[in-house]
Amino acid sequence: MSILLVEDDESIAIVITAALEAEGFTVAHCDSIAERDRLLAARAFSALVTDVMLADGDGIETLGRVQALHPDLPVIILSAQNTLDTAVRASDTGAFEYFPKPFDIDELVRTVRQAASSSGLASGEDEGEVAGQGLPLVGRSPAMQAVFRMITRVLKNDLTVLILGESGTGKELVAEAIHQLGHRQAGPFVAVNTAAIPADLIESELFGHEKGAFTGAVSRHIGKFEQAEGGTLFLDEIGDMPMQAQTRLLRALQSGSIRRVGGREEVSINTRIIAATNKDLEPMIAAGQFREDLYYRLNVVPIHLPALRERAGDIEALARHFLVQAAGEGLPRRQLAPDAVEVLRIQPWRGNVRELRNFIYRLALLAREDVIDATALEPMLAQSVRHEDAAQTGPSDLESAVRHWLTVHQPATGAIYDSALAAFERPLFAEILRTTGGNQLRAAQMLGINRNTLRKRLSDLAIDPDSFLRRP
Ligand SMILES: Nc1ncnc2c1ncn2[C@@H]1O[C@H](COP(=O)(O)OP(=O)(O)OP(=O)(O)O)[C@@H](O)[C@H]1O
Repeated sequence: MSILLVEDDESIAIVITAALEAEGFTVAHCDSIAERDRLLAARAFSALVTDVMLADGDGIETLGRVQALHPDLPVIILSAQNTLDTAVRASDTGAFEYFPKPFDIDELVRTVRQAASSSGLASGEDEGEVAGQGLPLVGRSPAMQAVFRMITRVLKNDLTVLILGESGTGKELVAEAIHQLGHRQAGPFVAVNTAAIPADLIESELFGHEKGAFTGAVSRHIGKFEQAEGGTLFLDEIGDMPMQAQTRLLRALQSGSIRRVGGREEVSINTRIIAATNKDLEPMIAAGQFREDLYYRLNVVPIHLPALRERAGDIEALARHFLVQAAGEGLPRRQLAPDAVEVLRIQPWRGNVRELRNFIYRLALLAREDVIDATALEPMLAQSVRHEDAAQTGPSDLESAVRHWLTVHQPATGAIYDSALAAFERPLFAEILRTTGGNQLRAAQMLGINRNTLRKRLSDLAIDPDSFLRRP
């Protein structure tokens, strides 16, 4: 079988040619679009493998005429411009497969084999407009490339997607991208944070209610399912959904219809469902907190968003993106010096992209120079990031608590340190003991201190661990 390879990077072309020839393919190689068209006109190929950025044009943009002349020719696109936009443009052409560079050569060879033996399989899709231009999903790391590839696979269907990842990794943004680039883009995108709604209201929020369904239901209410008619319903923090609502959600997904709370009528639904969670659902299933059957319903296409620390290669692009975004929102226009980028890259970013974004905005606001270098950045990191484990609490809460405590208690000079630590220890120990249900061994382990030390401190501070015992 004969493959046409269009690639202007000589070394990549050599590697691919060698790998394909080793598998028994014949390879014709050229490095321009003009030469590609000439070769395609001259003879038949089983598959086309093409780069995007070529000296005389764009390998994707010009695919239309190739496909018009050779509708059955499978096309495999290689690209170094690893943006979601390129992935979407590639998938819009109906290309057999899209490989962001760097790629796994064995995987490419496998794909070429599949493509060549199934010529015609992937052709015939619309040529597609250039979608997704300007969609702000930044990231070129291999991990994000895998995410982009999954996104392109669900744009033209309604498969249920479950987005998994820590808080702040961009789950909602991915859901929006799927909606905006997908075939339901003309419909509404309705997002519901199931963790933020009180348990007794969640069913009415999702499914709506009829007038008089319960005290306070003074008029009919249309729920999120019906609001998302024709579009996408994004169920965020699905792991926090109460059991009863899970049962109702499962029923809706199975039957394709809902019933408003207090209503009799079945209303059929036409909504794509995308769910997300930062929880690990499997242990929750084992513990009986999440319905296994619902999990399988939702987890048709899982998309895993890696934590930012697992894709440090994306930090620079994200930071620059947020600086531009901040400037667009009226903040001073700043730039990052290379040494500042290095400092950002090695931070733990436990709050993921959200934490990075918040930090960059603060930086844009507070920096004294337009070009921010490591020396200017480090004190700001020390001030904010280090204490921002719980981004919600924020560093200033703790600082103002300390200030308040000092003002109110006025500890004796020479004893400030000890009294302040004791004051902090008391609520800390109480909180941990509450978590462990009064179990001192667990508490000592969690705190990372010796059990006897804990016992002594509890006694010094007159804290009774038994008062935290969990009673049945
Ligand atoms: N790849 C990305 N490119 C650009 N911005 C991003 C990216 N990922 C996340 N962000 C931004 O980071 C912030 C947090 O993202 P998002 O709200 O989507 O996270 P999440 O995973 O849904 O968080 P949570 O679990 O807390 O709901 C948003 O401002 C979002 O725009």
